[in-house]
Amino acid sequence: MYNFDEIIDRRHTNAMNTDGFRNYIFHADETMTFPYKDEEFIRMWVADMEFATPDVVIDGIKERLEKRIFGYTRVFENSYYEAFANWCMKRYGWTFDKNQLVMSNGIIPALYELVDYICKEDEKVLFLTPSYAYFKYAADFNHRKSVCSNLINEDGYYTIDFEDLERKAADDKTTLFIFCNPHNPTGRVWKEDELKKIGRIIKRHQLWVISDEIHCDLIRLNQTHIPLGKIMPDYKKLVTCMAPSKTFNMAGLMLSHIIIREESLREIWLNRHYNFDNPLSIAAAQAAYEKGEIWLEELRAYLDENFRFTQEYLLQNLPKAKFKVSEATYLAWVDLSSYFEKDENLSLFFAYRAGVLLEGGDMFVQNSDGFIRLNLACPKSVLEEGLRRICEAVNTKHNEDTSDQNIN
Ligand SMILES: Cc1ncc(COP(=O)(O)O)c(C/N=C2\CONC2=O)c1O
Repeated sequence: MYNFDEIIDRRHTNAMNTDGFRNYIFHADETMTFPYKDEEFIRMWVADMEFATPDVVIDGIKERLEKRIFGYTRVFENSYYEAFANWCMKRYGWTFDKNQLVMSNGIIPALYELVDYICKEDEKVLFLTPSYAYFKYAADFNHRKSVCSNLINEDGYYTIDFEDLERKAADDKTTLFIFCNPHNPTGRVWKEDELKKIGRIIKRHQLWVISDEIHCDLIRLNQTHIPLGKIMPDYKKLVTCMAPSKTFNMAGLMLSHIIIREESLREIWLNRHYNFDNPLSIAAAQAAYEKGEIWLEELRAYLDENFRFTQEYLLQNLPKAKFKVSEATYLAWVDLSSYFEKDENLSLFFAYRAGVLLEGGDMFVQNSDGFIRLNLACPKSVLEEGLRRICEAVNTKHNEDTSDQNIN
């Protein structure tokens, strides 16, 4: 029913994806040049999708446009809460009280605020690594120390080092655990037994926990997401973050759900946060949750095929690469450490040598050397060209390195 093969021109839309890469990836300005024109790059970096936002979302926005007044707005209508709460109940068998729901323009700004509200100045923020860098930035911005617990890489499948995590959680100065569920960039969907172990550690050490579940709708067809709130139904010091932004490719509409159980923290949020929202974003999100399921299921099937294709392509063309299909997200986490030195700037290599924009291991805090992260949420034809260029560039380099070794 939906055409995910369609290539949509995103130029001149002020998109980070097309216009923000020099600054975000390379900390450079527009003067940075490459042997490719901007429009010649295959863009596999920032986590938004090359697919049209669902028609039902666009129709929801159009319907609100026809009301023609866009004054100060926040979520008052019960129908909005019911749309999102019903979505959570239907898909995850979990929901929450309406009064626990607050809105944020994004999960990143929510993390920045919550670290400040939760952690005292000499307290620390704990998270699993490799990690989405903004977990560290949220601590840095608030001058709180970060404590990292490295995941264990068992031949491409990542597991939690519970002994290490418990040891770090036991530090009285570590008061907040930012938990990525599902996990970016490894793509893990944490299973019930893992979540129960996490829950016991959190409870034993009375940690505050922010469960960032932004990727929870984008899981492989054979996977099931379990909200941490379902594992810890009575734990008050839990904040759950979810959003339609990743699921329905509407991150630019800047609307996220922050579910705060603890009343005192919620009060701080409501007193200090700017509690107004964009009326078009509210309409878009409500339409997505009420009518977006068919689109989402077709998207998930398309993404599963892109992952299958990627695994097959890498096996055939880059035999020393290690890659396991992500259980969640549309992000492929590929181990190229057999081809590169530990300190190689992989983003720079692939931008110059392949015309592919991607995020390299050094962008995920630690425990990520030699890895690249590929955004597979694009038409298959684009994915195939990106993989072709990546494999050609790596194999050419490998041959150059081998011939250099033979000469020396
Ligand atoms: C775990 C996680 N939390 C929060 C966010 C951002 O939430 P927002 O502020 O947009 O509501 C992202 C987006 N991840 C991105 C965005 O680009 N590259 C990534 O890895 C994410 O992966």
